[in-house]
Amino acid sequence: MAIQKKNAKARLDKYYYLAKEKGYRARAAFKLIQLNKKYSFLQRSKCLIDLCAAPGSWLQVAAETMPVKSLIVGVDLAPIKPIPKTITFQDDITTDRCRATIRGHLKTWKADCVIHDGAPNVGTAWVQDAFSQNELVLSSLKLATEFLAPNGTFVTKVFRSKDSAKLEWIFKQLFSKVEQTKPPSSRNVSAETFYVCQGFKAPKQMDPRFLDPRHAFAEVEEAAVNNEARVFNPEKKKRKRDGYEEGDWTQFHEVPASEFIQTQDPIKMLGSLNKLHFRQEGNGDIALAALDKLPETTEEVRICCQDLKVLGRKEFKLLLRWRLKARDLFGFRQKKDANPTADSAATTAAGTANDTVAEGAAGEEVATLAPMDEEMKLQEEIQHMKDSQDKVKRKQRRRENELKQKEIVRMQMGMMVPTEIGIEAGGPAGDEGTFRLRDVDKAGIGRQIVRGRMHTAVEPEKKVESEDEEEDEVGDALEAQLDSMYGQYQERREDRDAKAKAKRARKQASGENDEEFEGFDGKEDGAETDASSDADLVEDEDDDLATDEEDAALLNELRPKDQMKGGLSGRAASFFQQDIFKDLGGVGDDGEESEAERARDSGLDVDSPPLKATAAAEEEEDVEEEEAEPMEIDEASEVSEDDDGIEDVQEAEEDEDWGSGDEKPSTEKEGRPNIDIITAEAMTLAHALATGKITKQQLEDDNWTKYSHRDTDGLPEWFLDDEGKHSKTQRPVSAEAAKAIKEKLRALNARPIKKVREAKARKTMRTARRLEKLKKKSEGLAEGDELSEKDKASNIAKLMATAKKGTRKKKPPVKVVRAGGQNKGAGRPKGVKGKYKMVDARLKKDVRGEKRAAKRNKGKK
Ligand SMILES: C[S@@+](CC[C@H](N)C(=O)[O-])C[C@H]1O[C@@H](n2cnc3c(N)ncnc32)[C@H](O)[C@@H]1O
Repeated sequence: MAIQKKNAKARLDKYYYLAKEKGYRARAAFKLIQLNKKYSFLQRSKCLIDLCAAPGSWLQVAAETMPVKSLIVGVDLAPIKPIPKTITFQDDITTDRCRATIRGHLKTWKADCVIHDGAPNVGTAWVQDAFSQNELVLSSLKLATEFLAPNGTFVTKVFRSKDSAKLEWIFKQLFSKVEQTKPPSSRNVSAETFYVCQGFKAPKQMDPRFLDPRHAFAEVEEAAVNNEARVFNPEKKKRKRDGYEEGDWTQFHEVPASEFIQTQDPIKMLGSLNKLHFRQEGNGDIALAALDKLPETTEEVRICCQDLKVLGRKEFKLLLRWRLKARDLFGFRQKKDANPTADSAATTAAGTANDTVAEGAAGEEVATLAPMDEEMKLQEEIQHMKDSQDKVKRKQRRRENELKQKEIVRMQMGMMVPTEIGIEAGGPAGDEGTFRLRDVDKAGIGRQIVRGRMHTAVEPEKKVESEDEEEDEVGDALEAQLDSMYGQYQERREDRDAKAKAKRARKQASGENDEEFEGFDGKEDGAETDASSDADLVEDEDDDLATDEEDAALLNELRPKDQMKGGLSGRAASFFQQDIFKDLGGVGDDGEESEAERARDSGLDVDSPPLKATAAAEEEEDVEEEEAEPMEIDEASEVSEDDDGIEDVQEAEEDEDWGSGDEKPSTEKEGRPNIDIITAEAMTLAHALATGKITKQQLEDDNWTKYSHRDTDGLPEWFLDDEGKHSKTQRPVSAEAAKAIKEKLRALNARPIKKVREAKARKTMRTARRLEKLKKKSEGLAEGDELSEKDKASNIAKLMATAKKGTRKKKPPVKVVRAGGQNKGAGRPKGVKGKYKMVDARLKKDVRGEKRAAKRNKGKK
C-alpha cells in the first residue's frame, strides 16, 4: 500500500513503535488484536482465511491466538514472507483462480473465520478508491459465503461512504449479528471502519445479483422533493443526511424577485430557493425595477425575501399574497371561478389554512378564501378576548408601577411620612396586601408587635380523627428517622471535616444563647452576650466554654486584671494589635472612648475566650492527650482545680505538650489569648467599626434584614442547615481584610502538624538514648586499665563519630531481575541474594532506555 511521503512521519504513532517492538509486520496487527479482544472470534476458530494479508501482521496475530494445529490461509496481490503455522500464496482475490487455490488448501474443511483487510492502492480519486474498496469487500464476502461454515464469522474493513449502508444491509441478510466498530488503533483521520458479522446463515441458494457490485451499489431513484410540505409546513424540518444532490454542488440559491412573480410554480420556488433578490444585473430587468418600486413591496416583504429558509407559514403566505397582487398590477389574467377540483397541490398542502393560493387548471391562478368554520371563529374570538384582557392588565400594572415610582420620589423628597408606606404594601390601593394593618389591629396583636414580642398563633386544640392521627404518627416516625439519619450524616461529616466540627461546636455554644426574640430592652449586657456568640469569630473550644452570663461573670473575675487594658478585654486588646489597625491612633488609650471600645460595644466578638474549662471537658482533653502521647503525660500542663469544680488551665498548655515554648504565638506570650477572626467578612466589619466607618447603631440596623428572624419552628434540622448556607446577607469584603486573613491562615498552615512534631519528638528521644549508651560505654572505657590513655581517647572519639553518623544501616539495593528464560518459574531466581524485583523484558528495556537517555542529556548539558 502506498503511503504518502509527506505524511509518513505523522503516521509513526505508538502502534507503529509497538508493532516494531513486538515484531509484527504492520501496525494493522493491533486492529485485529483489538477486534478480537472485543468479539473473541480467533480463539474459537480452527480454520481461518485472511484475504489481502500482506505483509502478514494479521496472519501473525491469528497464528499466535488461534488454537495449535489450526489451518490458516493467507492471500494477497503482494508476496508474503513465510510465517510459521500459516499457508500463504499470491493472487488477486477477485479471481476464480484464487478461489480454486483456497479450495485446494482447505480441501474438505470449512472456515470458521474469514478476515479481510483489503485496500486498493489509495492516493488517486477518493470516490474511485472507496468504490473499489467496496467492490473488494463484496469479492471477499463472495469468498466468505463459499468457504464459511454455518455460524462462522466474517470480519471486514469498509471505507465509510454512501455505499457502506448498502453493504451493511447485505451483511445483515447473510449474518445473524452484524456490528460496526472502529478499534482504537485505527486512525481517527481514516475513513475505515470494521464490520464484524457473526453467525453466518449459510443460505443454500443465493441470487448472484446479491454480490454483484453493479446491482448491490445501484442507485435507487430519490423520491421527488416535496416543496409544498416545505412551504406549508416549514416547522417540520427534515434532516438532509444524503449530502449534495447530484450536480448541485452549491447550497445557496437565489433568483430575482421578478421571476417569482412570473413563475407558474411559486411553491416550488419558495421551497427550493434561499433568497429572492431585487438586485439589477447585466442589462437591467424592467420587471424587477417596477416590482422594486411597487408600494406593495413593503419592507416586510423585502425582509422575507432575504432568507426564505427561515420563513414560517405566515411569511410564506404573505409572499404568495404579494405575488398575486403584483401579478394583478402587472396585468396577468385572473380567473375568479377556478375549478375547485383542479386546485393545485398548494391547496391540499395548506390543509387547514383559511386562505390559500391555488392555481387554475389552465395555469392561471386565483386566491381562494375558504369560509371560516364555526369552531375556528369561536377560537379566534376567544383569543381576541384574551388579548384585550391581557392588554388591560398590562396597562393597569404599568399605572401601578408609575404610582409606586412617584411615591418613592415623594418619599425621597420628604413629602411623605414613613407611616404612609404601609399602604403601599398591598399595591397603591392597599387592599391586596398579605399583611394588612387593619387585620392586625382587629386581631389585637398590634401592640405586641410594637413591643417587639412576636406573636405566635396558638390554635385551640382540635379534635382530630383517628385516621389523621395515624397518618401523623407515621409522618412523625418518618420525620424522626430522617432527623436521626441526618444527625448521623452530620457526625460522619464532622469526623472527616474539622471545619464542620468547629461549626457544630459553635452552633452548640450559641444554641444556648438562642432565645426567642423579645424586642429591644435596652440592656447593654444583652448586646454583649449576643456579641460573644457571634458565630464566625470564635473557635470551637472557646465557644464550648462561654455560655451564660453567670459563667461569663465568673470567668471575668478569674481573668488576670492586666488583660483588661484601657478598658478593653484582653482579647480585644490583642485583636487591635493586628497590622490592619496599626495606623490608627488612640486604640486602647486610657481615658478616652477609643475606636476599639466602640468595636467592643458594637457586638463584634472581640471578647477573650474564657480560660476555663469544665472539669469534664478538661478530662476529655486529657484522655485524648494520653492516647496520642503516652510518654508526655508528665509534661502536660498544670491544671488547678477550684472548689467549685472549675479548672484554671494554664495558658500555653497545648504548646508545652510539644516541648518547646519558643513557638508560642506572640499574643500568648504576653498573656493574651488569640483573636479568632477567621473570615474576611468579620475582619472588614471589625475594621469598619474600629475606624468609625460604621457605628454600632448602624450595624444593628443593617442586621435587620429579611433573614434576621425567620420562623423556624418545626422545621427539620437538615432543612435549616441547608437554608442557613444561603439565607444570609452578603457583606462586602475589603481587600485589606482579605489580605490580613490570608496572611493569618498562611501562618496557621506554616505551623508543623501533629505528626511532624511527633516524629521530631521520636527523633529527639532516639538521640537521647544513643547519647546515654555512648555515655555508658565511654565511662566503661575510661575506667578500664587495659588501654593507654591515648587509646582510650581515640576509642571514645571513634564512638562519638559513629554516634554522630547515626546507627541506621544503609538498605541494600533491590536487584532487578528479568522475568523469562532461566527465571521463568516461581521462587527466587538463581544466584540472587537479598531483595529482588521481577520485571518483564519490556520494563527492563524501558528502564535501561531511560537511563541511557538521562545520561545522554547529562552529557549534553
Ligand atoms: C492494509 S493491507 C493489509 C494488511 C494486512 N491485513 C496485515 O495485517 O498485514 C491491504 C492489502 O490489500 C491488498 N490488496 C488490495 N487489492 C487486492 C486484491 N484484489 N487481491 C488481493 N490483495 C489485494 C494489498 O496488496 C495490500 O497488501
